[in-house]
Amino acid sequence: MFPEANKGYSYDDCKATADWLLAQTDIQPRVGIVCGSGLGGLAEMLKDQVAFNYKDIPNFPQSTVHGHAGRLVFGTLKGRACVCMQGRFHLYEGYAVQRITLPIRIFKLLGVETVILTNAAGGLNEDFKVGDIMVIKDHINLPGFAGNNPLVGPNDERFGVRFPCMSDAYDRELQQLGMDVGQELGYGDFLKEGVYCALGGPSFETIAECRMLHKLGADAVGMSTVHEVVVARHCGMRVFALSLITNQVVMDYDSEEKANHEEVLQAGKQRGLQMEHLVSTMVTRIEHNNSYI
Ligand SMILES: O=P(O)(O)O[C@@H]1C[C@H](O)[C@@H](CO)O1
Ligand code: HPA
Repeated sequence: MFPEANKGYSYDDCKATADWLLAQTDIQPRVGIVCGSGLGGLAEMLKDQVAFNYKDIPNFPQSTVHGHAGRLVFGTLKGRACVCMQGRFHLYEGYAVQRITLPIRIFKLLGVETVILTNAAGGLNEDFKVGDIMVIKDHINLPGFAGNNPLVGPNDERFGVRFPCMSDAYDRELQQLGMDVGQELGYGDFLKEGVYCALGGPSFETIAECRMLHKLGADAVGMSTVHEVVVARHCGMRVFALSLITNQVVMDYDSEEKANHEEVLQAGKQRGLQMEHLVSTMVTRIEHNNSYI
Protein backbone atom coordinates (compact mmCIF):
# COMPACT_ATOMS: atom_id res chain seq x y z
CA MET A 1 0.00 0.00 0.00
CA PHE A 2 2.81 2.43 0.89
CA PRO A 3 5.65 0.93 -1.16
CA GLU A 4 8.45 3.36 -0.25
CA ALA A 5 7.30 4.94 2.99
CA ASN A 6 9.20 3.61 6.00
CA LYS A 7 11.35 1.34 3.83
CA GLY A 8 14.62 1.03 5.70
CA TYR A 9 13.57 3.50 8.36
CA SER A 10 11.41 1.38 10.63
CA TYR A 11 11.45 1.61 14.41
CA ASP A 12 13.94 -1.27 14.50
CA ASP A 13 16.21 0.44 11.94
CA CYS A 14 16.18 3.66 13.99
CA LYS A 15 16.82 1.69 17.19
CA ALA A 16 19.74 -0.15 15.61
CA THR A 17 21.34 3.15 14.61
CA ALA A 18 20.70 4.73 18.02
CA ASP A 19 22.16 1.70 19.80
CA TRP A 20 25.19 1.72 17.48
CA LEU A 21 25.84 5.37 18.39
CA LEU A 22 25.21 4.92 22.12
CA ALA A 23 27.67 2.03 22.22
CA GLN A 24 30.43 4.42 21.14
CA THR A 25 29.89 7.35 23.47
CA ASP A 26 29.23 7.92 27.16
CA ILE A 27 27.26 11.05 26.37
CA GLN A 28 23.52 10.66 26.79
CA PRO A 29 22.11 13.70 25.04
CA ARG A 30 18.94 15.39 26.24
CA VAL A 31 19.14 18.18 23.66
CA GLY A 32 19.40 17.55 19.91
CA ILE A 33 20.45 20.36 17.59
CA VAL A 34 20.12 20.61 13.79
CA CYS A 35 22.29 23.25 12.12
CA GLY A 36 21.15 25.11 9.02
CA SER A 37 23.12 26.23 5.96
CA GLY A 38 26.37 27.88 6.99
CA LEU A 39 25.41 27.61 10.67
CA GLY A 40 27.30 24.45 11.59
CA GLY A 41 29.87 26.35 13.67
CA LEU A 42 27.72 25.60 16.68
CA ALA A 43 28.94 22.00 16.67
CA GLU A 44 32.50 23.27 17.19
CA MET A 45 31.44 24.72 20.54
CA LEU A 46 30.79 21.25 21.98
CA LYS A 47 33.34 20.01 24.51
CA ASP A 48 34.44 16.36 24.95
CA GLN A 49 33.42 15.69 21.37
CA VAL A 50 32.69 12.30 19.91
CA ALA A 51 32.00 12.88 16.21
CA PHE A 52 30.81 10.60 13.42
CA ASN A 53 30.86 11.28 9.70
CA TYR A 54 27.41 10.61 8.29
CA LYS A 55 28.93 8.13 5.83
CA ASP A 56 30.00 5.93 8.75
CA ILE A 57 26.61 5.83 10.51
CA PRO A 58 24.32 2.91 9.62
CA ASN A 59 21.17 3.99 7.72
CA PHE A 60 22.23 7.66 7.59
CA PRO A 61 21.93 9.66 4.35
CA GLN A 62 24.87 11.77 3.12
CA SER A 63 25.09 15.56 3.09
CA THR A 64 25.43 16.89 -0.44
CA VAL A 65 25.02 20.65 0.07
CA HIS A 66 27.84 23.19 0.48
CA GLY A 67 27.64 24.57 4.02
CA HIS A 68 26.47 21.24 5.53
CA ALA A 69 29.54 19.39 6.82
CA GLY A 70 27.89 15.97 7.31
CA ARG A 71 28.93 15.14 10.88
CA LEU A 72 26.98 14.06 13.93
CA VAL A 73 28.71 15.49 16.98
CA PHE A 74 28.07 14.40 20.57
CA GLY A 75 29.44 16.59 23.36
CA THR A 76 28.63 18.99 26.12
CA LEU A 77 27.58 22.58 25.76
CA LYS A 78 28.30 24.42 29.01
CA GLY A 79 27.99 21.10 30.83
CA ARG A 80 24.79 19.93 29.12
CA ALA A 81 24.87 16.73 27.07
CA CYS A 82 23.95 17.43 23.43
CA VAL A 83 24.02 15.85 20.03
CA CYS A 84 24.38 18.13 17.02
CA MET A 85 23.76 17.54 13.33
CA GLN A 86 26.38 19.58 11.53
CA GLY A 87 24.42 19.53 8.30
CA ARG A 88 20.89 18.43 7.47
CA PHE A 89 19.13 16.78 4.55
CA HIS A 90 16.71 18.45 2.16
CA LEU A 91 13.97 17.23 -0.18
CA TYR A 92 15.76 18.70 -3.18
CA GLU A 93 18.77 16.42 -2.57
CA GLY A 94 16.49 13.66 -3.80
CA TYR A 95 15.85 11.94 -0.48
CA ALA A 96 12.40 10.73 0.51
CA VAL A 97 10.93 12.92 3.22
CA GLN A 98 11.00 9.93 5.61
CA ARG A 99 14.74 9.66 5.06
CA ILE A 100 15.40 13.35 5.64
CA THR A 101 13.78 13.07 9.04
CA LEU A 102 15.30 9.76 10.14
CA PRO A 103 17.89 11.51 12.37
CA ILE A 104 15.08 13.12 14.36
CA ARG A 105 13.70 9.70 15.29
CA ILE A 106 17.22 8.61 16.15
CA PHE A 107 17.45 11.66 18.43
CA LYS A 108 14.33 10.41 20.20
CA LEU A 109 15.80 6.94 20.69
CA LEU A 110 19.05 8.46 22.00
CA GLY A 111 17.01 10.04 24.81
CA VAL A 112 16.66 13.57 23.42
CA GLU A 113 13.77 15.57 24.91
CA THR A 114 14.23 18.96 23.24
CA VAL A 115 15.13 19.65 19.62
CA ILE A 116 16.62 22.98 18.56
CA LEU A 117 16.74 23.68 14.82
CA THR A 118 18.30 26.51 12.85
CA ASN A 119 17.94 27.41 9.21
CA ALA A 120 18.81 30.06 6.68
CA ALA A 121 15.75 31.73 5.19
CA GLY A 122 14.64 34.51 2.88
CA GLY A 123 12.80 37.40 4.51
CA LEU A 124 9.24 37.98 3.27
CA ASN A 125 8.21 40.36 6.05
CA GLU A 126 9.04 43.87 4.90
CA ASP A 127 10.16 44.81 8.41
CA PHE A 128 12.88 42.15 8.37
CA LYS A 129 16.49 42.85 7.41
CA VAL A 130 19.34 40.58 6.41
CA GLY A 131 20.98 39.42 9.64
CA ASP A 132 17.74 39.32 11.65
CA ILE A 133 17.20 36.22 13.78
CA MET A 134 13.59 35.03 13.75
CA VAL A 135 12.20 32.86 16.54
CA ILE A 136 9.81 30.58 14.65
CA LYS A 137 6.35 30.63 16.17
CA ASP A 138 4.59 28.55 13.51
CA HIS A 139 5.07 27.10 10.07
CA ILE A 140 3.39 26.49 6.73
CA ASN A 141 4.31 23.08 5.37
CA LEU A 142 3.71 23.52 1.64
CA PRO A 143 5.20 20.14 0.61
CA GLY A 144 2.87 18.66 3.23
CA PHE A 145 -0.14 20.27 1.50
CA ALA A 146 0.78 18.21 -1.55
CA GLY A 147 1.03 14.96 0.45
CA ASN A 148 4.77 15.10 1.07
CA ASN A 149 4.51 14.74 4.84
CA PRO A 150 7.08 12.58 6.68
CA LEU A 151 4.31 10.76 8.55
CA VAL A 152 2.76 9.38 5.34
CA GLY A 153 2.87 5.60 5.47
CA PRO A 154 2.12 3.05 8.17
CA ASN A 155 2.11 4.64 11.63
CA ASP A 156 4.22 3.02 14.34
CA GLU A 157 2.56 3.85 17.65
CA ARG A 158 5.91 3.43 19.42
CA PHE A 159 6.81 6.79 17.89
CA GLY A 160 3.44 8.53 18.17
CA VAL A 161 -0.20 8.76 17.21
CA ARG A 162 -1.61 8.54 13.68
CA PHE A 163 -2.95 12.13 13.68
CA PRO A 164 -0.63 14.35 15.73
CA CYS A 165 -1.67 17.88 16.64
CA MET A 166 0.51 20.66 15.17
CA SER A 167 -1.14 23.75 16.68
CA ASP A 168 1.44 23.57 19.46
CA ALA A 169 4.37 22.59 17.23
CA TYR A 170 6.72 25.29 18.55
CA ASP A 171 6.92 25.19 22.34
CA ARG A 172 5.58 28.51 23.65
CA GLU A 173 7.72 28.55 26.79
CA LEU A 174 10.85 27.94 24.71
CA GLN A 175 9.83 30.75 22.33
CA GLN A 176 9.53 33.09 25.30
CA LEU A 177 12.84 31.86 26.68
CA GLY A 178 14.44 32.50 23.27
CA MET A 179 13.12 36.06 23.18
CA ASP A 180 14.22 36.68 26.80
CA VAL A 181 17.70 35.26 26.23
CA GLY A 182 18.03 37.24 22.99
CA GLN A 183 17.15 40.47 24.83
CA GLU A 184 19.60 39.64 27.64
CA LEU A 185 22.37 39.12 25.09
CA GLY A 186 21.63 42.53 23.57
CA TYR A 187 20.16 41.18 20.34
CA GLY A 188 16.88 43.13 20.64
CA ASP A 189 17.52 45.16 17.48
CA PHE A 190 17.70 42.09 15.27
CA LEU A 191 15.53 39.57 17.13
CA LYS A 192 12.14 38.90 15.51
CA GLU A 193 9.30 36.37 15.71
CA GLY A 194 7.43 34.93 12.79
CA VAL A 195 6.01 32.20 10.59
CA TYR A 196 8.36 30.08 8.46
CA CYS A 197 7.15 28.56 5.20
CA ALA A 198 8.98 25.60 3.65
CA LEU A 199 9.08 24.84 -0.06
CA GLY A 200 10.77 21.91 -1.77
CA GLY A 201 13.53 23.90 -3.53
CA PRO A 202 16.16 23.89 -4.91
CA SER A 203 15.08 26.77 -7.15
CA PHE A 204 14.55 29.98 -5.26
CA GLU A 205 11.09 31.50 -5.47
CA THR A 206 9.66 33.60 -8.27
CA ILE A 207 8.39 37.09 -7.54
CA ALA A 208 4.78 35.89 -7.82
CA GLU A 209 5.47 33.03 -5.41
CA CYS A 210 7.02 35.40 -2.86
CA ARG A 211 4.05 37.72 -3.11
CA MET A 212 1.72 34.78 -2.59
CA LEU A 213 3.63 33.47 0.45
CA HIS A 214 3.64 36.94 1.98
CA LYS A 215 -0.15 37.20 1.51
CA LEU A 216 -0.54 33.75 3.08
CA GLY A 217 1.02 35.04 6.30
CA ALA A 218 4.57 33.75 6.05
CA ASP A 219 7.39 35.97 7.35
CA ALA A 220 10.28 33.87 6.03
CA VAL A 221 10.74 31.18 3.38
CA GLY A 222 13.15 28.27 3.27
CA MET A 223 13.61 24.67 2.18
CA SER A 224 13.83 22.68 5.42
CA THR A 225 12.88 22.40 9.11
CA VAL A 226 9.14 21.75 8.89
CA HIS A 227 9.57 18.02 8.12
CA GLU A 228 11.89 17.66 11.10
CA VAL A 229 9.48 19.55 13.34
CA VAL A 230 6.53 17.34 12.34
CA VAL A 231 8.52 14.20 13.17
CA ALA A 232 9.87 15.62 16.44
CA ARG A 233 6.38 16.59 17.60
CA HIS A 234 4.96 13.23 16.51
CA CYS A 235 7.33 11.49 18.90
CA GLY A 236 6.76 13.96 21.73
CA MET A 237 9.92 16.07 21.75
CA ARG A 238 9.73 19.81 22.40
CA VAL A 239 10.81 22.07 19.57
CA PHE A 240 12.51 25.44 19.37
CA ALA A 241 13.61 26.83 16.00
CA LEU A 242 15.39 29.89 14.64
CA SER A 243 15.69 31.30 11.13
CA LEU A 244 18.57 33.51 10.16
CA ILE A 245 17.31 35.95 7.53
CA THR A 246 20.09 35.63 4.98
CA ASN A 247 18.48 37.55 2.12
CA GLN A 248 15.43 39.68 1.48
CA VAL A 249 13.31 37.92 -1.15
CA VAL A 250 12.52 39.73 -4.37
CA MET A 251 8.93 40.98 -4.52
CA ASP A 252 9.33 43.76 -7.04
CA TYR A 253 9.71 43.37 -10.83
CA ASP A 254 12.01 46.43 -10.93
CA SER A 255 14.50 44.85 -8.52
CA GLU A 256 17.92 43.72 -9.76
CA GLU A 257 18.44 41.44 -6.72
CA LYS A 258 18.95 37.72 -7.33
CA ALA A 259 18.86 35.16 -4.50
CA ASN A 260 21.90 32.86 -4.40
CA HIS A 261 23.44 30.32 -2.05
CA GLU A 262 26.73 32.26 -1.65
CA GLU A 263 24.97 35.23 -0.07
CA VAL A 264 23.12 32.79 2.21
CA LEU A 265 26.43 31.33 3.43
CA GLN A 266 27.97 34.81 3.73
CA ALA A 267 25.12 36.00 5.99
CA GLY A 268 25.68 32.89 8.09
CA LYS A 269 29.33 33.88 8.56
CA GLN A 270 28.34 37.37 9.66
CA ARG A 271 25.68 36.40 12.20
CA GLY A 272 26.85 32.85 13.00
CA LEU A 273 28.53 33.68 16.30
CA GLN A 274 25.45 35.37 17.70
CA MET A 275 23.23 32.47 16.59
CA GLU A 276 25.63 30.07 18.36
CA HIS A 277 25.64 32.18 21.49
CA LEU A 278 21.84 32.35 21.57
CA VAL A 279 21.45 28.59 21.13
CA SER A 280 24.17 27.68 23.65
CA THR A 281 22.68 30.02 26.26
CA MET A 282 19.24 28.52 25.65
CA VAL A 283 20.69 25.05 26.21
CA THR A 284 21.99 26.04 29.64
CA ARG A 285 18.50 27.23 30.60
CA ILE A 286 16.64 24.10 29.51
CA GLU A 287 16.22 21.51 32.21
CA HIS A 288 15.94 17.84 31.37
CA ASN A 289 12.47 17.04 32.63
CA ASN A 290 10.45 19.34 30.43
CA SER A 291 11.05 22.36 32.64
CA TYR A 292 13.20 25.45 32.59
CA ILE A 293 15.59 27.16 34.97
O1 LIG B 1 19.30 23.89 5.68
P1 LIG B 1 18.78 25.28 5.47
O2 LIG B 1 17.29 25.36 5.48
O3 LIG B 1 19.41 26.28 6.41
O4 LIG B 1 19.26 25.70 4.00
C1 LIG B 1 18.77 26.82 3.26
C2 LIG B 1 17.75 26.36 2.25
C3 LIG B 1 18.63 25.80 1.15
O5 LIG B 1 19.09 24.52 1.51
C4 LIG B 1 19.78 26.71 1.13
C5 LIG B 1 19.58 27.83 0.16
O6 LIG B 1 20.68 28.72 0.17
O7 LIG B 1 19.88 27.27 2.47
O1 HPA C 1 15.16 33.14 -0.23
C1 HPA C 1 15.20 31.95 0.11
N1 HPA C 1 14.27 31.06 -0.32
C2 HPA C 1 14.29 29.76 0.04
N2 HPA C 1 15.22 29.25 0.84
C3 HPA C 1 16.16 30.08 1.30
N3 HPA C 1 17.18 29.81 2.13
C4 HPA C 1 17.85 30.95 2.30
N4 HPA C 1 17.27 31.96 1.62
C5 HPA C 1 16.19 31.42 0.98
